[in-house]
Amino acid sequence: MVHRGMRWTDVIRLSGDMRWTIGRSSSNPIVLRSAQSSRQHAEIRPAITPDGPVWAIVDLNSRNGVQVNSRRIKAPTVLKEADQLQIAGFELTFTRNPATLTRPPVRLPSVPGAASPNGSGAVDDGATQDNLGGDWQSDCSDDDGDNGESEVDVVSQIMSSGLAGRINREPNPTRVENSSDSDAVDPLLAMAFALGRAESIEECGETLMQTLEDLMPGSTIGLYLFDAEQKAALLEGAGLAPPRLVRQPAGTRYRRPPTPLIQPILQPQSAAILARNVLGDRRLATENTAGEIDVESIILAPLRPVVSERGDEAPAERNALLREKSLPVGLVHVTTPAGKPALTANQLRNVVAAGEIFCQAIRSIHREASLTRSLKKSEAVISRLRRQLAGRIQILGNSEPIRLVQQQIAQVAPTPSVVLVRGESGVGKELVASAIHHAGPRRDGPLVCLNCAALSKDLLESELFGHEEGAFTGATQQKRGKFEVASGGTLMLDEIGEMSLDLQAKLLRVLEGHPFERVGGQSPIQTDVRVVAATHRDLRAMVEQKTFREDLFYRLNVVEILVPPLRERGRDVILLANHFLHSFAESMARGRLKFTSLAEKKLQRHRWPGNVRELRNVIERAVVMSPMDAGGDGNVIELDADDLLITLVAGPSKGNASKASSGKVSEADDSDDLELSLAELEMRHIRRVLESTGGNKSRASMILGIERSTLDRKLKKAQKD
Ligand SMILES: Nc1ncnc2c1ncn2[C@@H]1O[C@H](COP(=O)(O)OP(=O)(O)OP(=O)(O)O)[C@@H](O)[C@H]1O
Repeated sequence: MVHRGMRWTDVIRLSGDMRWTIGRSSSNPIVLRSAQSSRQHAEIRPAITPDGPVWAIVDLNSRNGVQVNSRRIKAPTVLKEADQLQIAGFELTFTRNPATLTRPPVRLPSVPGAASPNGSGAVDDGATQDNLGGDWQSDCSDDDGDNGESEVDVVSQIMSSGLAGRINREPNPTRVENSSDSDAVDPLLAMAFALGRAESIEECGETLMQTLEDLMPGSTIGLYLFDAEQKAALLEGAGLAPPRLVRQPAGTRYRRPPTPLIQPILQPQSAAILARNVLGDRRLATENTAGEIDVESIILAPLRPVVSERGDEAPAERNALLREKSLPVGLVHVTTPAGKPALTANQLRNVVAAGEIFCQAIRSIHREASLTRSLKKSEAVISRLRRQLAGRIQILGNSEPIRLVQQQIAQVAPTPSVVLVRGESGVGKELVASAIHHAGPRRDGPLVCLNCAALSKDLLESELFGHEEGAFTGATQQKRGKFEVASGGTLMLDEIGEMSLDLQAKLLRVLEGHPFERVGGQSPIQTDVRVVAATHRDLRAMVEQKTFREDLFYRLNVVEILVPPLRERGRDVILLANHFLHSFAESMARGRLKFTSLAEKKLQRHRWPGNVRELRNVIERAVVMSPMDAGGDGNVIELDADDLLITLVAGPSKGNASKASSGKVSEADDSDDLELSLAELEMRHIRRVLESTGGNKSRASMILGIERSTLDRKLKKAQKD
């Protein structure tokens, strides 16, 4: 094996009585393209010793000498298994063992005082060489001479790593190549382009085979691709399954490589090999039906994707990468029949390069397939969640006014009309908009909500219509507006009554089907959006006061849905309260909870200025404060009126505006608590919190938001009183 650096190696099979001269001249069977090499530098020749036939190396009076295991030889020297030769800057290894052929070359550390490659300072103490003039030391007698094929095999091997990028840039140091090889880059380029377009592994395989045929006309070619099962079987010593694809020119028949050659090539980091002069060698080729080995040369190349490590992978990820790197995903096997020209080292490099390009292509296809699979899974999950969501988005309630809302939703949802949803704060206007979206034909498109009250005029304009980069200070990049984002779906404009008159004009144009421009932009953008607007304001009154555009009002008010306040929904309060109770109890794992009749009475009597939002908060707080172990024994825990902390009313509402503005506690209606002083009410709450923490005062003081010392003080005071 002739190594050049760690990259690739040419190994030449020695056989017969021939003398294998090594040198710069291309008339040598082993050519070393180096100025350090003499024209005829050295010779490997067969010899007979008392222990049997051997191979020996002779320095042919070269200028720079020959070293065996880093010692310069002065006489013919018998070669032993794994001897390392240094000739003219090249490293050569002598081996009889085909299993070593696929291993990367191992460099010997240089021996102090050994000759340098250019021969200067050559030293030979003559102590370690077996040489033909001295006693025979037949170190090679234990080698595989049992089948009578003890000649050294000469094979080329290439480390398959990133070679594609360097293809045809490295000169071939050991052989004068066939001139037709110089065109090889064209089939490789053509293959790279074709693989870029390929959509299946089969297509990639056919492309690779076509390229290999072009690169090595007249050869038989087998392509093997291993799935996980085949890989495992192979590593356990099973034979090769039939090749995935085969090319056999007329008059030839493809035969699988022999098992001894397969095992080493399946090992981690194995290199591709080229064996020439194979005729009659059962270790390198499989016999034909007549029992003969009629093969001139072979190439066996593992297919292994080049995995570039980023260096920042987690250890597990790195190990997976290394495993992936070490196991071949397949094999390319090429043979030339006896009597035909042998395969060349350049062809070997081209096979390896083609294999690498092929591996990258199939990896992309695998990745794409796995991405498509996970995309499909995600889409299925999304549509399941959408269906679940649509099922959950139900406007709960059996009261007359809410039934009317449900009916209106069912009527408008399938249409493209603009809808105006009106109602007090927290009645469920956004829920209504969401129900319209999910019950309509746009349900698979986006639902985008924008609160017009939350933003300044300029920001709202840019949120609605987007902006171009540099449109204003801070517009560091282009941004799509909600009208673009919601395309194909629904845009809910909450608190539309708070929009400035300028923007109202711009909005009207879009609602009338005109295109719009992003802020600072010129290009018109057309969008396909259904608009649902919502407000707690009386837009009609605003129109009269000239604070809302009349034309926009009529454009928005195509269909109006008025969501009633909770206080007008009768028993719906209890229905909703129970709905929230069960869903919070479930999400907080609080077991089975129910309201006492007193609690229900309290819920029903309250005016609910904050509407459903307020009700939801009251129930959520009651569930949070309910005992942690509720339901552990399967018993139903009852929530009493005391557990429902209905607190300060913030903001006016029609029904209880007077109470709200006077800042009174909203449960002023709740006669149960009317007799209690604030101190008593506080102590009741403290006791309940303490109960819920199992008497843990530190946790109770945290929940209550007071210092532990304050809690102690209050408890002491209560005891005294
Ligand atoms: N009928 C209902 N069934 C179930 N939940 C409801 C119902 N109505 C309202 N809710 C709940 O009440 C809360 C407030 O609802 P939503 O945000 O839709 O009200 P809104 O009228 O849009 O409020 P705002 O005026 O503040 O925008 C939400 O948590 C919503 O899920």
